[in-house]
Amino acid sequence: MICLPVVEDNVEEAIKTAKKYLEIADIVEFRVDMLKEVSEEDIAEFAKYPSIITVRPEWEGGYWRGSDEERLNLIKKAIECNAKFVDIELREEKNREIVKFRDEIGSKTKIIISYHDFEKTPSKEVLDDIVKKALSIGDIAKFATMANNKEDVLNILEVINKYSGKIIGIGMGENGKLTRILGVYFGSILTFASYKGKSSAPGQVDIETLKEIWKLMNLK
Ligand SMILES: O=C1C[C@@](O)(C(=O)O)C[C@@H](O)[C@@H]1O
Repeated sequence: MICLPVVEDNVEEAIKTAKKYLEIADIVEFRVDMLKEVSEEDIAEFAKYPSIITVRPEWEGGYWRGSDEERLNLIKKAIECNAKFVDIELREEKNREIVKFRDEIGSKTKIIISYHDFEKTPSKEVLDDIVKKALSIGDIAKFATMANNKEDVLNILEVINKYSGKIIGIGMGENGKLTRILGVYFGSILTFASYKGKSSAPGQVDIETLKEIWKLMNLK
């Protein structure tokens, strides 16, 4: 699956972009933290599309400037509206509460527990512990770490392979591109791509280029 992140700063453009992206991608990610303004009604609209709803806090590399309470309420609204996925950080102390809320209301939303490191990729052992902990809380473990060398790439692909089908694993940066191309082959549920230079993280491969490579390698 290929996910295109929607990085617009207003809801009207975000929905327009999502519709355009869904003509070429399997799913979109609404980066709600990048919107100047957002309401629960907007979240209800986003949830109608095959999407990941993400409200990334500044302490995890995002742009959310509202309160924690508001942030978690928006995520809960997405869950109430049966969004396909929501993304909550492993470092979010209330992540278990959010999963409990989903279970209590019987929502169909799948919960991604995510971990980011914009400087480095931890050792394979540490990555494995992160994934294990994330899977003990939510439905899908996601990590996006800066890949600085070949060993990082190999470790990322090995951890993806070990947790195939329950993981989204990403190496960020130029060195990480191989993980964005091969990750799905090793069992990552999806990969994030860019669209005509629009991206939400370093190293995202343009979606048309990615599709060409996958076609060449019979990966899709
Ligand atoms: O966590 C991730 C992965 C990502 O950081 C990437 O490296 O493609 C892009 C983010 O938008 C998304 O929420």
